[in-house]
Amino acid sequence: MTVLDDIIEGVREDLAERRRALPLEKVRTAASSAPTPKDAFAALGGGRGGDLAVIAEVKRSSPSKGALADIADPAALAAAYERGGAAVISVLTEERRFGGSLSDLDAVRAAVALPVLRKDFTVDEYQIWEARAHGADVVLLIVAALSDADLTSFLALTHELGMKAIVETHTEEEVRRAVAAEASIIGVNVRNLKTLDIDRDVFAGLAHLIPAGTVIIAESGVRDAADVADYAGSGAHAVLVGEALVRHSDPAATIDEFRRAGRTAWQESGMSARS
Ligand SMILES: O=P(O)(O)OC[C@@H](O)[C@@H](O)c1c[nH]c2ccccc12
Repeated sequence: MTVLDDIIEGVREDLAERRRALPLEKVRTAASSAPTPKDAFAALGGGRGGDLAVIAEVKRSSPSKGALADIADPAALAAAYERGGAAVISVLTEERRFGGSLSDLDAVRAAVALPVLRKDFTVDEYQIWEARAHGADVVLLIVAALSDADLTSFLALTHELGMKAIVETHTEEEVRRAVAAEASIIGVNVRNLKTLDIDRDVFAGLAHLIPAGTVIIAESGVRDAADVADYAGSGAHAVLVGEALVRHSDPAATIDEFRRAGRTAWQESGMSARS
């Protein structure tokens, strides 16, 4: 059994409990009165390149590193991210391994005007309705956790609800599946969710397979501005950063620094810039 299988087992158990407490019908009603979704595709630059967007994550802990930060006030952290120039705020809602919750999502949603990503292991349509009911604008669809049929129908539901999906990949095969499903935002997670190993070179190895016009996100492993510059130089339109921001004493300044590093790298790689 891989780490991913193990996480998903817990996610399914927690989901069954929430569904018992609040049937889908009720969640759908809540979703219909949620504020209109904000366009995350546009916020991430629309796949045009030339600049770098930062997706800043509210992340309390992770299965690979344990506790990362004692985030007493997720709303204040998200507001700092917004001040620093983040394009999208990511909120982990998985509880067992990442210490997240839907209350974190609610708190962040109320605190910022930016698009908000509900970051979880989506394995059931219930979670997509739930994300919308809690005001999320984007959901995460991890290709490694989904059949092609689920990937396609989950993407369709996400779009029906006016949201966008970040379709997460880690291998060439997964990128091909994401492209075949017509994903408009594709993330390359350099962390293998089956083993939790990080390999930053995975990004450059896969980014060039993603068609122009798609928003390309480099996920995980950003330690500093040099890592951001590397990802941007290999074609990232956005970076998704958790640990480096939650551990920093000045997350807003760090985001600003990352954006500058990314912009410079894009300018320097002018030859290879996608249009
Ligand atoms: O803390 P990091 O290394 O900056 O990583 C952030 C983000 O990429 C990571 O949290 C992540 C990427 N894909 C995921 C899927 C589920 C849970 C978490 C993740």
